[in-house]
Amino acid sequence: MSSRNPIIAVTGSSGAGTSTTTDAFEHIFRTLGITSVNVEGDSFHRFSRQEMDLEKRKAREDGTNISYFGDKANDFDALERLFKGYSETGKGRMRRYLHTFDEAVPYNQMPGTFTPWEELGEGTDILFYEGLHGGVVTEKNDVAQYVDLLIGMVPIVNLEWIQKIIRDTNQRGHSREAVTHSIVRSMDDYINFITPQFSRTHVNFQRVPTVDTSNPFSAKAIPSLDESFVVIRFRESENIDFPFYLSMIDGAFMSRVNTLVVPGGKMGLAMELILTPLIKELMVKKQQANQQLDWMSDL
Ligand SMILES: Nc1ncnc2c1ncn2[C@@H]1O[C@H](COP(=O)(O)OP(=O)(O)O)[C@@H](O)[C@H]1O
Ligand SMILES: O=C(COP(=O)(O)O)[C@H](O)[C@H](O)COP(=O)(O)O
Repeated sequence: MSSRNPIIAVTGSSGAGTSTTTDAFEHIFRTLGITSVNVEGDSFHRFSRQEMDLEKRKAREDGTNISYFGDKANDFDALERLFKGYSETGKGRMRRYLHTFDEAVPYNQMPGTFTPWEELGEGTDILFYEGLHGGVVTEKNDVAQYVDLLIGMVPIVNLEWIQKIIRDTNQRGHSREAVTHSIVRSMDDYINFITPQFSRTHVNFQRVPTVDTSNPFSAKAIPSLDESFVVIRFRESENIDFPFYLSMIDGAFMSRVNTLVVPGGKMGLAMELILTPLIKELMVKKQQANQQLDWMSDL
């Protein structure tokens, strides 16, 4: 963790809504006049889509498994190096994994490929990560240690699978069967790499539908915000102003001493009310750290 070069990470499974959440964070950054550098977790995949198809075929032949959720298909060393380097210097290297034609055409590349690595960070206030592994810890890596604010996007799994199936079929050109197989193939890595992160997060946002999602593999549409509630869990609740949130968010209630529940339609408001003061606090600490450094360099 670094006061001078803070890192915010939004972590969640594939289809959880981490990319969508970026809009909410960018709105807060604009409001606070913060310059962020945005890093997509998929850029730390080890393989292009074509190479990954080959790796999946090899895994099937030798009776093993590989998924986008685990360390076989993701370079956690590179991710930890980025977080460590940015926290120390405010600089690093990033690239993008291009999922769709819309994303790929501006780079004159095909979907499923990586853009070249590029330098990042010069003149930025915050590194903002969204992806699968913002809080990952393994025997070899500890990415979470460098994150100043770790947020979990964790819809209940039936809803998460519906969101992934609808998106991957409509926007990424995958068949419903291929996405379903991807979900099944990912289960071991989901348990070993993805879900442990949500016990480390400062805040989890868990969208829970109020409509039937019993068979996610037959769903034709994603339940809307108004067809859901959002369960918001705070890791440390001592300094959280719950009375303020309850007064500001119509329909909000407490389900536990550290858990606020809001109507799905109030998710955006709740995120802004909750995250803005946390991000402001990071910026105050950043300013204090830089003032202290300036003072010491004048000695
Ligand atoms: N709060 C939400 N309400 C409705 N749909 C959502 C919500 N969050 C995400 N989605 C939809 O779910 C799909 C996956 O979201 P996305 O942000 O791409 O997930 P991720 O980046 O975590 O894989 C997208 O089609 C997106 O529009
Ligand atoms: O599992 C994920 C994580 O990304 P996200 O969190 O955006 O779902 C994607 O499916 C892979 O990046 C491969 O992408 P593709 O299947 O398009 O090759």
